[in-house]
Amino acid sequence: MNISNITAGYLGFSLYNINFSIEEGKISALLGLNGTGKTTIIKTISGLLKAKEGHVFIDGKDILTMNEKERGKILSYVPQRSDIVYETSVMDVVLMGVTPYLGLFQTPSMEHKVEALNCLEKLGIKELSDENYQNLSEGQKQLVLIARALLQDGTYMLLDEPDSSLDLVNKHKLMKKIRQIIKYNNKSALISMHNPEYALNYCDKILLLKRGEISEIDLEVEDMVSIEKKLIEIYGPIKILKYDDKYILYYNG
Ligand SMILES: Nc1ncnc2c1ncn2[C@@H]1O[C@H](COP(=O)(O)OP(=O)(O)OP(=O)(O)O)[C@@H](O)[C@H]1O
Repeated sequence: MNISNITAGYLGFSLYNINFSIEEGKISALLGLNGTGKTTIIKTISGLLKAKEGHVFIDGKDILTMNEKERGKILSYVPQRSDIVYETSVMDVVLMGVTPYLGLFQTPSMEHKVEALNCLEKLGIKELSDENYQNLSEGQKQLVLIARALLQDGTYMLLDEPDSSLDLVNKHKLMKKIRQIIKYNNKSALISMHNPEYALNYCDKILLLKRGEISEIDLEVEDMVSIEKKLIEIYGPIKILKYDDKYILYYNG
């Protein structure tokens, strides 16, 4: 996926000429301080926020010109916060994931329901399937929205801080699961997040957003000195260590 010269934003906030690519089979983390525009970028790529200029190309096709259903088969978007405000079951929320594949007046099949249960099981919340979605905790809601995205099965997963309400164990489980799914199915992901440690340990590439510009860290190629130097430009005095093949990052201010 090539994001080409995107200008996006709102009255009072704009990002200009954003360019980057998300490679097949790779997980890219989008990092940046509060208010720098991570959500703006993800919403624009997903088509939820109309780009003021620019294109998002996949195999030469501009996905911003596609209708919602076409785009839904390619992109699975997980919002930062749940936008569902009415009473509905967890199962029905997950089944929204098949909407791009249904014809007019067609409803989800038994097969879809079995697949929806599988997605809930992958995230360890199968037992919640009959619960009222509104009665769940924020972290549980977040996992349900991720299950919906898994069922939607887009080639590209766009996740906006998917771990923000999760406990420590679920944060790691989720990142591990996303990595497994992306690698096993040769999909791609763009995940905005705040903790660079998760980006270092679970992603292939980091996109750093600062003052409207994106710079990249290729985690498969760059050494720790180079990675640390680039992260310091965003976060200030941080230190990265490696222990047991895992990155550990601490703030040294
Ligand atoms: N609906 C909106 N209308 C107008 N301005 C908005 C709207 N949503 C966000 N903004 C502004 O756009 C800028 C970027 O916001 P955005 O949510 O993209 O940042 P972010 O990097 O995702 O932040 P955070 O890490 O805090 O979630 C902010 O200055 C914000 O005030």
